[in-house]
Amino acid sequence: MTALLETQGLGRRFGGLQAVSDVSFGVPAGQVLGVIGPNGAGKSTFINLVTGHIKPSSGKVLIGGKDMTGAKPWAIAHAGVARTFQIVKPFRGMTVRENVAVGVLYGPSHSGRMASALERADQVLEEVGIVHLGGRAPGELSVADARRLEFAKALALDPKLLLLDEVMAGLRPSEIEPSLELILGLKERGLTVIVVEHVMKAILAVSDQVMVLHQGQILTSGDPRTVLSDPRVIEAYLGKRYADRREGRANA
Ligand SMILES: Nc1ncnc2c1ncn2[C@@H]1O[C@H](COP(=O)(O)OP(=O)(O)OP(=O)(O)O)[C@@H](O)[C@H]1O
Repeated sequence: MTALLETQGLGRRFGGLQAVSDVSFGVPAGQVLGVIGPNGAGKSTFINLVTGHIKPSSGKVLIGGKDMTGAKPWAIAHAGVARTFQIVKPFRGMTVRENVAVGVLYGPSHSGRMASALERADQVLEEVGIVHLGGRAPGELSVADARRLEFAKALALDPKLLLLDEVMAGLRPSEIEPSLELILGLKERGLTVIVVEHVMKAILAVSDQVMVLHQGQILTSGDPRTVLSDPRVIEAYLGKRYADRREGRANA
């Protein structure tokens, strides 16, 4: 099966720092990939490389088998890739509904008519559960609802591949559950999703496979339960002493 997204030897240097190094990975269409790793591991840089927000220093990005290495963000969006940002960035002078409609207008298959864009915006807002807030200003939204708006803006582009950069950060457990259901619903209707997240419960609940980045490189990847119980992964997150103690207990 052709991967919807494939990276080959992808790398990015910032001066003397190798933020992402030699990442070769494929995500089959319709799968959810969880990307985890400690702070500074290179997760956001990986997303930025895939979406064209930064250019790679080495390697390739293929989308649907097509080489999109170094393409501009709008060209990658037109190839069917949408993303959320860690720091939410709504257009402040517009309502929630208008914010999403702008995304619809930028989508590859839209007619360009505002009335139908607003109609589609309402459908997307309904899907993420905040259609009742469509007339509000983005600044009035709670943290959880602002993240839903960010989600909606990405979905408005009608993507094949959706990259979610820590959409659950700072949410309460009761607010996380609807986000998980939303991601699983998107998967059900065939979307391919990459979820960058520190919330392990969320990673376990939605991922078909997990890739662990550490110091810019793939530490390991595979089935979520196996990966999350790998002593190297625990060590990368919590330090060697903790991993050794845990290993000792498991072998006792
Ligand atoms: N534009 C930049 N210029 C210089 N260094 C950068 C830049 N962007 C990221 N870095 C560095 O690259 C490394 C990887 O950062 P990145 O933000 O990709 O990590 P991350 O895994 O997303 O971390 P977090 O979980 O904290 O969001 C870090 O050391 C970071 O300081």
